[in-house]
Amino acid sequence: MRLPFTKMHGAGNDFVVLDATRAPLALDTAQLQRLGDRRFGVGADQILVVEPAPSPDVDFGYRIFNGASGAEVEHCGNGARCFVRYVRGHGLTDKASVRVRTVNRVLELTEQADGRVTVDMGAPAFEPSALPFDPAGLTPRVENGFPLWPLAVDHHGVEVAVLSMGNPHAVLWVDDVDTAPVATVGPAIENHPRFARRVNVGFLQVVSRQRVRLRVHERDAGETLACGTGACAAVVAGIRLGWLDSRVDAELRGGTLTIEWAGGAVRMTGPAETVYEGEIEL
Ligand SMILES: N[C@H](CCC[C@H](N)C(=O)O)C(=O)O
Repeated sequence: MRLPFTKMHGAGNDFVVLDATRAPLALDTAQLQRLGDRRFGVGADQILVVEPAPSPDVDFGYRIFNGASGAEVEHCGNGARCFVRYVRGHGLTDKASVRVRTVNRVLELTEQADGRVTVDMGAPAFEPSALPFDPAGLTPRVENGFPLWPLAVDHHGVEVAVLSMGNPHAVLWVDDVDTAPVATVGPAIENHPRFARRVNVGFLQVVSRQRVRLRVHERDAGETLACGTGACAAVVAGIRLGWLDSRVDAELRGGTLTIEWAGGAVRMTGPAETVYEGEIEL
């Protein structure tokens, strides 16, 4: 099958975007992995699928698959910004603001006059069962009323905040992201048995109350140049701990995202770029 696609990125987190609004796309895991493969296919951290509205309260369905595994996941923040750029650029809507339904939440995506995109990412969930995370037998250290959980990782202990943005996140703090053990501690926490559906792992450096630096080892993808839900999770954790104000610029390797949270839904603003249009024989 010849499959048209659009290659896009949000702050260096890259995507293959597919249009399933005119005809359903039934791609199997091997085909999704081929799209994600950087040598045998197109190459992307995630595959994003634009679907017709599954309910009258939204404009589109939004499905996300990790490129390496082909596994469907619950949310992709950088992808959401590219989603609205895609549907407006491909004539699927003329709205500047669209509502989309993922497997477990509704998002609102708004293209700003300066070309950046703001996403209402929905509210974070803090109960361990939302990830899921198994805290059995652990005693958290509570800071500012927010639990930090001790985990044994590679023969040393780390403390993580855990929260869901629809997808699961663990956040730990480092003095300098450039020297953070992302390549070793990242996979160790991603695959820790207390996370039954594994987890995305954020390494957060607090620069000031309005600025952080962040690296993310993503579930199923390894370290990406940016992670939108990871930036939201890390900033929300920092705000809950009393270390950050309600509007924070998060500097990731591929670009900067602005995260706002005062309780309720998280708002994320950042770039969305189209790289090229293509076709692949699957
Ligand atoms: N790897 C993530 C999905 C992509 C999230 C990230 N690319 C974003 O921008 O939020 C997971 O398995 O939950």
